[in-house]
Order: sequence, then C-alpha cells, then structure tokens
Amino acid sequence: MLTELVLPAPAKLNLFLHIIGRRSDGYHNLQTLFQFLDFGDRLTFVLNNSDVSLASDLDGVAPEENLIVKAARLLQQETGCQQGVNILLDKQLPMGGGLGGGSSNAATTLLGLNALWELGLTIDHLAELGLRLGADVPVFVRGHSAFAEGIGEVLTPVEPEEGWFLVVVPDAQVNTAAMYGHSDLTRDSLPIKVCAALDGEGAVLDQVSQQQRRNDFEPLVRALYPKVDKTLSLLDNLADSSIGRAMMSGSGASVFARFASREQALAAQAELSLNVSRPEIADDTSKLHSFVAHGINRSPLHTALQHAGYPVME
Ligand SMILES: C[C@@](CO)(OP(=O)(O)O)[C@H](O)COP(=O)(O)OP(=O)(O)OC[C@H]1O[C@@H](n2ccc(N)nc2=O)[C@H](O)[C@@H]1O
Ligand SMILES: Nc1ncnc2c1ncn2[C@@H]1O[C@H](COP(=O)(O)OP(=O)(O)O)[C@@H](O)[C@H]1O
Repeated sequence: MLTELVLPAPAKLNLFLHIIGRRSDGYHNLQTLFQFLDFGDRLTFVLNNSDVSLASDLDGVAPEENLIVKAARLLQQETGCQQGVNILLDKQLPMGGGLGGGSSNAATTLLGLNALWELGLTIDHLAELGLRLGADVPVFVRGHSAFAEGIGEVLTPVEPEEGWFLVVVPDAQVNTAAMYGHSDLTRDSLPIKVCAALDGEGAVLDQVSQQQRRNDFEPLVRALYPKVDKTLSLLDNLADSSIGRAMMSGSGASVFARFASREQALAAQAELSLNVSRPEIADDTSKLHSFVAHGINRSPLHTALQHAGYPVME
C-alpha cells in the first residue's frame, strides 16, 4: 500500500489573456491560453490516521486558509474519507505572482490524495471540486495546455509550441481580486471566434497572431506597479522580437519572454543581471528574481503520477 507520495506543482503561463466581459456575480469571462512550465513547487504527502497537517511558512497565509489544506478537507467532506495526511510544501513559486502557484498546489493535493487515500474520483469530479477552490485550479487538474474560456474553467486542450522562457519576478505582489475589481480594467475585449474544429493550437493562433497577443491586465498593472512596468521594459529590450515581446502572466507580477533555445534564454538572463546591477537602474529592480524554464503541454504532475503507478483516470 502506498504511504508516501512526492509530487510537483508546476507553474503556468498565460500566453495571452483577453477579458471579454463581466458576469452578474462579479467574475469575469476570459479567453486565455495556458501552458505549463517544468518549474514549480514540490509537495510531499505522508499518510497518517488522524488529521490533515501542513508544514509550511507562507507569509500571511494561515494553515486553514492555505489552498492545500482547503483541498484536502474538501476531499474528506466530499467522500467521507477518515484518513489523514502530513503535507510538506517546498515553495519555489512567488505568491501572487501570476504563475498559479496556489491553484497548482490545490490541484496537486486533489490528485495526490485521490491516489494516496484510494478514493477513485474521476478527473471530471476532481476538476469540479477544483473549481470550487479557484478558477485556475481545473487546468492544473486536467494537466493539458488549454485554450480557456468561461472564468477559466471551460478548457479545450491545445498544443502550443514548447518553447524556452525567461521568467522574471519583480519584487511586487499583485492582488488578483483587486485587479479584477478595478474600474480601469479593460473588460470589453472582442471575443475570438474559435471555430468548431479547433485543431491543436492552430485555430487559436490563426486568430491571435503573435502581434495581437496581449494580456488585458498589463496596462493597469503597469500603471499601478512601477516595478512591473520597469521590469517589462527591461525584459522587452532583451526579447527576440521575431518570436514575440515580453508579456505579463495572469494578473502579474511575473513577466516572461520566449526564446528560441535554452541557451538564448540563459544568455538573456545573464544580461538582465548585468543590466540591473548598473547604478542608473539598480534601485527598484535590483531585487529581480528570474528563472529559465521549458514550456510543456503535459503537466509534470500527471507525468509523475503515471510514474508512481497512478495514471490519472479520464
Ligand atoms: C488572473 C488569472 C489568470 O489565469 O490568474 P492569476 O493571476 O491569479 O495566476 C486567473 O483568472 C485568476 O484565477 P484564480 O487566482 O484561481 O482566481 P480565484 O481565486 O477563483 O478568484 C479570485 C478573485 O478574482 C476574481 N476573478 C477570478 C477569476 C475570474 N475569471 N474572474 C474574476 O473576477 C474574483 O473577484 C475572485 O474573487
Ligand atoms: N498554497 C498556497 N500557495 C500560494 N498562495 C496561496 C496558497 N494558499 C493560499 N494562497 C493565497 O493565494 C494567493 C494567490 O496565490 P498564487 O496562486 O501563488 O498567485 P497567483 O494567483 O497570482 O498566481 C496568495 O497571495 C495567498 O494569499
């Protein structure tokens, strides 16, 4: 019997993000392209017979508010499961970074405990539970790059090119709910008409050419957070314009640019470090954290579960 599982909780990027309307409950309808990164947090689950406990020290997040604990308790309520678990979180992703760290942690917990507690829930059921925890959780549960609509939960699997990214994390935490609620947010983008025969990435990209790709949060976050604005400008200067400009992910604060190879992404990272150490710009960008990662269309969580002998059930 399985008593311990160590699983990744990968980051995501929003390769574009258009906000097309606001629902009566205040949530927003989007059209966005999600791709996973081979970089993220790591969760260790050890079976116990008593309670759910989490070892982590996230600033400002009480254990009961942590999406990991919420996900575990939701599974217990839904299934009546009496088993417990000790969970250890190795946090690598910035909080409020637009990389989906909290949502990914929740999805890894749902899938990990479904295996460890032998609950046998289907992927559809787990995605539905995930949506109760956050709009971005279902894509991490389903584990495939996707064109997302609705509030982020209506997912069509797609195959964007698996490029190399330099991701830069300015020293700023952006509050997602506050950005969605801001009066200056663009929320009337024209919907992309996705044809019925959405085939791989093709149909999405035909309609959202590289030049048209944008993140509707970007102008607002740039105006409110000068560090994000400056970081985007710095990264854009290093980006390969034939591939695309630097963009923000989600509601920020992280920004990214795609490169033709890992080597080129690493070279841009080195140049960025050099640039921010220059006295004329060393002020508020000196705390830039960055990493190079591969964009991948199958979540490393699903790959790890398969290797552990627990392939995700459709
Ligand atoms: C902006 C995005 C883009 O992928 O990512 P992040 O920047 O958070 O990574 C998501 O839409 C964030 O999804 P997620 O972070 O799961 O949001 P939730 O916890 O469900 O909601 C937080 C708050 O954001 C608002 N919200 C969220 C999703 C949505 N489609 N419309 C909204 O208006 C609601 O006010 C909600 O109270
Ligand atoms: N396990 C968790 N990891 C990160 N954030 C969490 C977690 N549980 C709850 N949160 C809360 O969710 C918020 C959003 O976190 P996160 O998903 O990392 O950022 P984003 O939504 O910008 O991608 C955090 O600011 C924090 O208050």
